[in-house]
Amino acid sequence: MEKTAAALVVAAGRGARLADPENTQPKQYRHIAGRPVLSHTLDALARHPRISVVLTVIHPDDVALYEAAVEVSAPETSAKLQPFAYGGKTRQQSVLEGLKTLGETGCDFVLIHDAARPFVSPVVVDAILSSLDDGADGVLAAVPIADTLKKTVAPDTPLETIDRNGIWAAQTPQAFPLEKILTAHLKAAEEEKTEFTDDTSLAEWAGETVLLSEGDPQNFKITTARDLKRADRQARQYSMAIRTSSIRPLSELQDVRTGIGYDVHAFDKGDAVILAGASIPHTRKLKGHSDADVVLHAVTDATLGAIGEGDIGSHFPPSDPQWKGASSDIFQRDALCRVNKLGGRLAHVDVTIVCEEPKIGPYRSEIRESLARICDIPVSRVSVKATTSEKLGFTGRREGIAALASVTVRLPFDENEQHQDD
Ligand SMILES: Nc1ccn([C@@H]2O[C@H](COP(=O)(O)OP(=O)(O)OP(=O)(O)O)[C@@H](O)[C@H]2O)c(=O)n1
Ligand SMILES: C[C@](O)(CO)[C@H](O)COP(=O)(O)O
Repeated sequence: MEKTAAALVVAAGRGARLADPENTQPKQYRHIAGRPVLSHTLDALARHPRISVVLTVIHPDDVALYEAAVEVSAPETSAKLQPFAYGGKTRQQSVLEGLKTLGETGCDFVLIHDAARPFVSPVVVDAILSSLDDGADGVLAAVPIADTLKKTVAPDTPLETIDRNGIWAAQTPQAFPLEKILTAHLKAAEEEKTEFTDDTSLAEWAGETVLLSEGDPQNFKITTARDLKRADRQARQYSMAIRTSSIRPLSELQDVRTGIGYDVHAFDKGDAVILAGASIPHTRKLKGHSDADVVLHAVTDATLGAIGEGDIGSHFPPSDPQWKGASSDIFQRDALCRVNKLGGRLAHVDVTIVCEEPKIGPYRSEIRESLARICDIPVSRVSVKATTSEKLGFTGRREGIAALASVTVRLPFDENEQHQDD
């Protein structure tokens, strides 16, 4: 019989190395591609078919942040998620708390994973599980070191070059038979061995043989502010693949809904306007609290309208300083997550841009492709049209740009839904 596997996600750290005076949230709750790092990590693990249980260990101060992250995770993640456990002062203590809780689930294997590594792939998990299936006591995802290694005791003392042959950088997941690693952790706690920064070093100390498994350079840990920026870029590129692997085919989604959206922004001094994430050169820019992307704002309102979840202002109030200068694809990706959470998909977007200037024709393809990328749908399901208002009104007077959007969403048919005429 196939052995069962649980994922233990450690998320109780404070992220001191990512000190950001403007945002003091721990790194696992900072947003990448419009949602918390932790929600990406949980989805990445939960979508693996062999992982049937996911437990997160959190800091007592982070309950609200944790709940918000779970809220925007995929529906299948919630189905596998256990009630959270509280972590400890060190990573080692947090893992032990999680293992104790998981001990009660009776799972055969546990994959211990950093919340701060949101890009763990199914390929990495497959390889680890196959090694455990073959009887390994412990398996470590790791990548070879690409750079020449140097050692020095202080910056002004002579350098020593270290032979990098056989040297690997440890990642997570680090996976074990659950009972074995729980016993090893309890033994370390009992003997007050508290210095382990990862679980395979603890397992080695306990006398277990740990095997290497090919990790993935993309599965990096967010440690510094620079890592967070890199993760944001990477998550935006990944979002299509991640969603596609966990969503239902459009043909199965029979409940078709439509939403409309409308937005206006005035011109200001500048040299480009942002339309659906594309920067269009112009003699002026659009004025707004965020990047004033009038097209994305209309599309986001239409998406929210289709699922009856308010409007852009109710989720991202202009009074909130964190959205100042924000790139508006964040808003649309958040609306898409809400559609995904209902088990649905966005099926079509139609936009009309109303302005005398800039001329949209030369940039129509660029705007359409950018909108398709942000909405995670093929370009053939996106339409971008433009018109003038015949020199009438504020658009006619070249005071700004208006955009109208219509979005079609397909949802699973809910047979239990009550209709008034039923
Ligand atoms: N007491 C702790 C410390 C760390 N972690 C988790 O362990 C993972 C890897 O640790 P690290 O990158 O060192 O995270 P932090 O301790 O948060 O970061 P820093 O060392 O910069 O404070 C993170 O997902 C972190 O949340 C934890 O659950 N409990
Ligand atoms: C577990 C880990 O992510 C493996 O690389 C790492 O050891 C966490 O601790 P660190 O202090 O950030 O190295």
